Order: sequence, then structure tokens, then C-alpha cells
Amino acid sequence: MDSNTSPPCPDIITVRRNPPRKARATPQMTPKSFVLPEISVFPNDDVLPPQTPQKPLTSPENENLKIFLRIRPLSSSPIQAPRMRGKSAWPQNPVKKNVPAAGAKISKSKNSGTCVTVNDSQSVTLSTPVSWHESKRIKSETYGGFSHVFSSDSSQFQVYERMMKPLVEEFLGGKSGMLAALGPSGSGKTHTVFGTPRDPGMVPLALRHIFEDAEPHFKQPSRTFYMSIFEICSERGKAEKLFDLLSDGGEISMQQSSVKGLKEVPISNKEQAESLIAQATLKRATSMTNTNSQSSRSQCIINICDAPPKYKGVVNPKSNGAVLTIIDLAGAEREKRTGNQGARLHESNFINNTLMVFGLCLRSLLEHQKNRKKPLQKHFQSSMLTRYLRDYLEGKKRMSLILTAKPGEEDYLDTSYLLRQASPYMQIKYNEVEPSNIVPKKRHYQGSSIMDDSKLSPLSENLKRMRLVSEHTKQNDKNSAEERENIAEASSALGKLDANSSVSLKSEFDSQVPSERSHIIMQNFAKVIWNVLKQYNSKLKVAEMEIESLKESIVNEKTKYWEIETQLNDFKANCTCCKVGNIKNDAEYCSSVSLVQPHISEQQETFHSESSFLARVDQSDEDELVLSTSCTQLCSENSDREAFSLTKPENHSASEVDDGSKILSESSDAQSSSDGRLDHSDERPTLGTSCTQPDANMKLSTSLLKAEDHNTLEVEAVRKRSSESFDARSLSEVSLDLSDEELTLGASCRQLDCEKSDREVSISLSKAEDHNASEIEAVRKIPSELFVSSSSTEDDKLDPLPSPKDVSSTKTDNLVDPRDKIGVDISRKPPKPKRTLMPSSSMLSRDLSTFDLYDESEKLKGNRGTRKLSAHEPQRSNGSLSLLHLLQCADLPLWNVSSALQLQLANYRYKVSFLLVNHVFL
Ligand SMILES: Nc1ncnc2c1ncn2[C@@H]1O[C@H](COP(=O)(O)OP(=O)(O)OP(=O)(O)O)[C@@H](O)[C@H]1O
Repeated sequence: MDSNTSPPCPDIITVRRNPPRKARATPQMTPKSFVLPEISVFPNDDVLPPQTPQKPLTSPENENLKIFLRIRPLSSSPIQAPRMRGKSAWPQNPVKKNVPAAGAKISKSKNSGTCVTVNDSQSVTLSTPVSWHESKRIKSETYGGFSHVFSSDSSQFQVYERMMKPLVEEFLGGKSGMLAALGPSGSGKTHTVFGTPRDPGMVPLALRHIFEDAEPHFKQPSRTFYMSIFEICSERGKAEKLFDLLSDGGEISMQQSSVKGLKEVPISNKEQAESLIAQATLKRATSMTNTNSQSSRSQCIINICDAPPKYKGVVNPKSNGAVLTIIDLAGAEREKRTGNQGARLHESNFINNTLMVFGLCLRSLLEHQKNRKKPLQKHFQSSMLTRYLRDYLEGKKRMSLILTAKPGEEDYLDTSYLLRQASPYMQIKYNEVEPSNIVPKKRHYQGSSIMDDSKLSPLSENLKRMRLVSEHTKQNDKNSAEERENIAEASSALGKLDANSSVSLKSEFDSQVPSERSHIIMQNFAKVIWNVLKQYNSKLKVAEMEIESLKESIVNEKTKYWEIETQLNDFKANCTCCKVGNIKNDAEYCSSVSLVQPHISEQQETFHSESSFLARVDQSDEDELVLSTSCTQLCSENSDREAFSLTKPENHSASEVDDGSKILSESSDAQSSSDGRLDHSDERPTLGTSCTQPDANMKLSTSLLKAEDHNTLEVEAVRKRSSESFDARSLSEVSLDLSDEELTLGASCRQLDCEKSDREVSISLSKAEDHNASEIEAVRKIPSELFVSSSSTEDDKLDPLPSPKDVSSTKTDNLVDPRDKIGVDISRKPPKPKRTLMPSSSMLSRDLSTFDLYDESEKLKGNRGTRKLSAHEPQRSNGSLSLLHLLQCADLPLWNVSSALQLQLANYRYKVSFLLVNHVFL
């Protein structure tokens, strides 16, 4: 019961319109067994060059601006010192830095308390000074969300490990980064960035990290980086100027966002780097203020660049041109607190303005990210610093901020202003960050460089760099020949240029950056192509499987075809009357007949149902049936042989004459040689077969006599259902009951003039009226090719001579359907075949259509649309029977029955001949 119940209705039913047509899977193809071969992963190592950066192009999404907070230790208030440009640079004794200068006004802190309390690693609480409590301005503010909060007791190394080391790691991995120190004056920005010789800051520690870890990281014995340091300051608070702090570099300029004339000094070890840093800090403009004895009066930018090294002419495969930028901003100053006047005041205004623009850029970026309708203001144009950092301030590149704060109560306002200004910047997101490994050539590589070998002229340096580029392109680019030519041309052109020409790194990195970009593009392109190839490979495998299955189907169909064709050939070979009559010469056939003969009686019903051929022969031992059949072969002018002829309507050709028919004809000749037309007595039923050959003017009449008694002769039926083959299939049903009766079967075949191709065979069955219970059921259906005249009416006497009605041409156009003679309604034409078969198949179908084969399909169709058949009209399948079905119906036992009959006929022929001989002699 459960199995019969319908499955539950699914919850979701997907209705698909016009589903795509798909070929039905062949039975041989089993999707379950079909397993696609594994496709290997994309061969990155083989396809991509080893120097291609493998790291992701962009950082994880929604990465916010990292803001660190460092709180410096409490200390006594700095003294105000005069401006000491270039005289109190790093590495100065840090102890002396905060030592009040002689004559300096020392202002002791009235309140040793703190205003900043570290809550945890990411938040602080800002408290108002105690003195403000009296004025009821009590307010504590908590600021959180920092990437990390460094307390006052945090060391430089801890800050480096937490904040700077990740940037350095990314830089070594080819990712650019920037760190800017922001805070009020004297909060420890310079201390954090540069530090002291005993307590180095982020830049020295980064350089140590780079050179200590560079060799094991890149597995190269040495590697060269390039460093540039410059400052942006104001001259008397009016104009901004840029100074190169390395070597003897002087003032430089800026165009748009690019710095021109900035020299990049190659550094190959940390000692050299520290020396350069000390040199730069000495050159940096500092002044003594009320808050800081060595207050920085400029914005200092340090760039550490990665560039192709020059180790024994071997190109560093890890070279990626990343830039690590560290900025030590000048501290904001409150005029009231610093007490600056004159030039210091102008410097202070410049510094504050620059920091204000810097803050405006970040705020504009934040507001723009919050509301895209708000345009991104171009505040960066207001200062050189912001112009230089445009990409960072517009969110195109990732940056980090380190806020330095002073914890003293007197520093509450500065710290509060810093936190309130910078804490919202944490919400800045970097969703549209450019690939970090793309070198910003316009920014960091538009200056000349200083090689370690000072003897080299700028032209020689340029040529040397171009050679490095040439070597680099030799390995990376297959079209190195062309590039070498270009480089050679460029080198030759450089010889004509001035020694101070700035054409140096630009051409180098212009060739390097496109190469890296091309690597990235090719990597993505190769991956896409690889995916496409994988898809096509899968489709190809499926198509191959379908082809194999179709091939197997074709082989099976061919096998079936050959089997059917073999059966058809056998069927045709056994189908001719001549071969049916060739019993004597065909031992196998006789043996098969003998084997099947005992089963004839048992299989009568089966034969009738299957092959529409029914033969029932009840014969007593004493019955004698003499059948003499003489056939005359058509178109055999010189032959006296008579043959049972068969013509087909298509070609009207005579059937072949086999030996069996020859035997029959010989007997007929013998009969005709006596020139006697045997008119048997009227007392006996006579079944005579006469064949007349017009050209020979011979008539043959064969009488079959049974002298013993003249009892009932019963010929039930000789039914002929074949339309073309009146031959080996026998195409007739004969049921003869011969019991002490005398049967005379006369069959007359008459051949018309062979030259006129008119052939006729007449078979007449007659039943003598004066004999008791003689009954002959006439042939109902007669092949269209053969003209068979049957007279089965009781009034018709057996007439050996063919009547004019019995003569007709075997031509198709002259054919007269013998069913007209037997009263069968043939007005209705048979329906046309529904299927168009091949000629051979059509012939076979016609041959078999003469059998009483019932089309089961027609039965299933019912009477709708079909004509109801009369009671006597056999249901005949014409066109709807399939060839295979016909072949199945036309089984071999059909021929065995026919053969059995032929065997009996041969026996009767022998007896007839014996009787005739006796009769002649008598
Ligand atoms: N974390 C710290 N530990 C010890 N000393 C510090 C620390 N931070 C700052 N200092 C000291 O405080 C003084 C001022 O520091 P620094 O010059 O770095 O301030 P600043 O922010 O650079 O000031 P400005 O903006 O005026 O240049 C220095 O003498 C420095 O040694």
C-alpha cells in the first residue's frame, strides 16, 4: 500500500519554461559511472615567473585606518630654547635634549597629575584637570577603537613590534606603507620616529629589521635599498620649501604631487642607514620652544624604497619597488602655551595650518565615505605635505597614524584636541585601495639618486642603472632583444645629455612597473584561460563518451540489421515455389520437413494464428490423392518443360524453374505425350489440373481417380493469401479430408503466349455434383501476379480447359483480381502503408501481407477512425505492420508445412503416374 501511494507534493515546484532540448542519454552512457578525470590545478609556478608577487593584490576588505596612541612619560615642562637649525640633530644626547638651556625660563608644573588614563589596549579616558573642578567643568571622555594604546612605560621596541614591524614585513613583501606621527609639540613624535642612539626609534629599527632580515628573507647575500629624507618647512612663515636632508642636497621643488630633485641614497647595511639618518636629523630644522627644547619646525618625510639590487649583476627576483614612508610631523602648538613670537610664531602658524589641512583631508575623506554624495574636497592642494600625501589622504593608499600625547594635566587641552580630532579617523575605510605592490612612480622615483660611489658621475649612474634594467629585462621579458636595443639607444642618448640630467630612475621604473603590471595581467588572464580550458575539457570528455555510446548503438543496430537481412535472404531463398518443389534434391529440406511433419496436426492452430497458413491433412492409409501439376515456364520457347511459374507485378518476370517443377512437368509431358485429354468419368469427382502451353499446343489433363469408392470428397479450403508468392510458402491452406473417397484434384495451369508476356495459371477446383458431400471452398485470395481461377461453386463442373474467364494476363495492368471471381468484395482498396520501407523491405512486407496477420496496434486503436470490417473479410494488416513483426510472424514452420504438402504431392504424383500407366495398358 505504501508503495502505491503517491509521493508527497514537494514544497517548492520549479516550473521551467521552454526547457532546452537535450539529447537523451544513450543507454550505454551511465552518468554514474562516468567520472571525469581530475584536472590539475593551475600551474602557477610553471606559467608565472618566479619574481611575480604572489601575495594578494589588496588587503582584506573594510580595513580601517589604523590609529595607534602612545602616551609619553610625564616630565617637567620643557624650556623655551632658541632655534637651533642643524645644530641639535640626532644622534644628540637625549639627556641633553630636555636639559634647559642656560638662562632658560623654567616653568614647573603646578600639577603633577595626569589627564589620560589607559583603560585597555584600545581605549583611554581623558579627565579634566583637578583645577577645573572648581569651575564645575568636570568631564571625562573615553576614547576607544585604537589599534593599540601604548602606555607611558612602553618601550620603543614594543612600539615597533606592535606597530611598525607589520609595516616592514609588508614592505619586504612588496607592499608599500606609510606611518605618520601626529601630536602636539613635545609629545614624543620625533622620539618615536627617530629615537636616540641608545633608544632608537621606528626608522632605525626598521632599517635594522630590513637589513637583518633581508638576506634570509630573499636568500640573497646582499640587497640594496634606497632612502630619501626631505623636509617641508616655511621660510619666515610665508612660503613652503622643501629641503633634501641627505648628502649635500639642497632645496628641492615640487610639481603637482611629485618631488623633483630628491636624491635617493642607496643603503646596503644598517650602519650606513643610521649614518644617513643622523646626518638628516642634524640638517632638520629645529628650535627651542617653551614646550620642547628641540622642537621640530618642519614636516620630515623618510622614504625607504626597494629597487633592483646590483649584486654581481644578478637581478633580485624579489624586487618589487615597494616604498615604506615614515613621516614625523611638526607638533601643533598653542600660541598661548608656546609663547612664540616673530619667526617662531610664523613657523607655528605654518605648522598648525599644515596640520589643519592634513586633518581636513582626512575628515573630508571620512565624510565622503559616509556619504558618497559629498564630494571629496581638494584640501590637499593647500599644502605641500598634503599634496605629496594626496593618495593616502584620498584613501587610495593605506596609511597608519601614531598619535603621541602628553599625559600631564597641563596638556589636557592639547591631548583633548588631538583625541577629538583624530579619533574619528578610525572610521576611514580602505575599500578602494590600489594594489600596494604597484609602485607609485610619480612620487618616489622622480628624483635623482646618489650612489655609494661618489666618484661616479650622474651620467654614469644613469647608464649603470639602465644596464641593470637591461639585465632585468633580459630575464623577464622574452622580447629582450628589442628592449636591449631601446636601452642601448637610451644609453647613447644619455651620453648627449647633461650630467645633471634627472633622467635616471624614471626610465628604470617605467620599464619595471609595466613589467610587473604585465605579470599581474598575464596571471589573471592565464587563470581565466585555464578555467575556460577546464570547462572545455569537461565538455570534450562528455562528448567522447556520447560518441562511444553512439558507436556501440550503431554496432548493435548493424548486428540487428544483418540478422534481419540474413533472415530475409533465407526467407527469399525458401520462398520460391521452385525451391519448395525441390524436395528431392534438397535433402536438408526434406529432413526438416520430415521432422516437422509429425507436428503439423498439433501445430495447426498455431500455424493458423501465426502464419495465417492452415493446412490440415487428414488422410487415411487407403486414400489416394494424386495431384498432378504441370507448370509451363513462360518465355521458354525451346523448352518443353512446364513449370509452375510465378511472376511478380513489378517486373513481370518469370520465376525460376527448379527441379521439382521439372519433375512435375515431365510427368505432365508424359501425360501430354499420350495426347490425351483425360476426361474422367462423370461418376467420379475429378480434380484436374491442366496446363496448356500455347506454343506447344499441348494440353495436359491429369485426372486423379480413386476407384475404390466415390464417396465424399471434401476439400475444405485452399486458401491463398499471398499476393506475390504462390510458391514455397504455398500461400494456401488446404485441408483435405480423404476417407474412402475419391478425390480428383485438377489443377490446370495455362500459360499464355510468352512473347506477349501474358501468363496465366489457372487452378480449378471442381467438385462433382453427383458425389456426396463434396465441398470445396474456393480460394479466397489469389495473388495479384498470378491469375488463378477457382471454381468452387457446386454448379461449376470441373473443366480441365480453361475458360476465357480464367485467362488473364499476368501483367499488372491487366491483372484481374481473382477475388472478383469468388465474390470477395474488393471494391475497397487496401490502405496504403503507413511507413515507407526500402524496396526489399517493401517487397517482403507485401509478401507477408498476404498472411492473416493481425496488427495488434490496430486492435488497440479500436474502431475509431478505422473502417469496420465485415465478418468474412479478414483483418489484414497492410502497412502498419513493422518489418520485424512480419518477420517474426513468418516463421520457419510455415515452410515446413508447405514442404510437407509438397512431399505429399510428390507421392500422389507417383501414384497418379502409376495409375495412368496401368490405365494405358489396360
Ligand atoms: N616615550 C618617551 N620616553 C622618553 N622620553 C620621551 C618620550 N617621548 C618623548 N620623550 C622626550 O620628550 C621630549 C620631546 O620629545 P619630541 O621632541 O620627540 O617631541 P615632539 O613631538 O617631536 O615635539 P615637536 O613636535 O616639537 O618636535 C624629548 O626630549 C624626548 O626625549
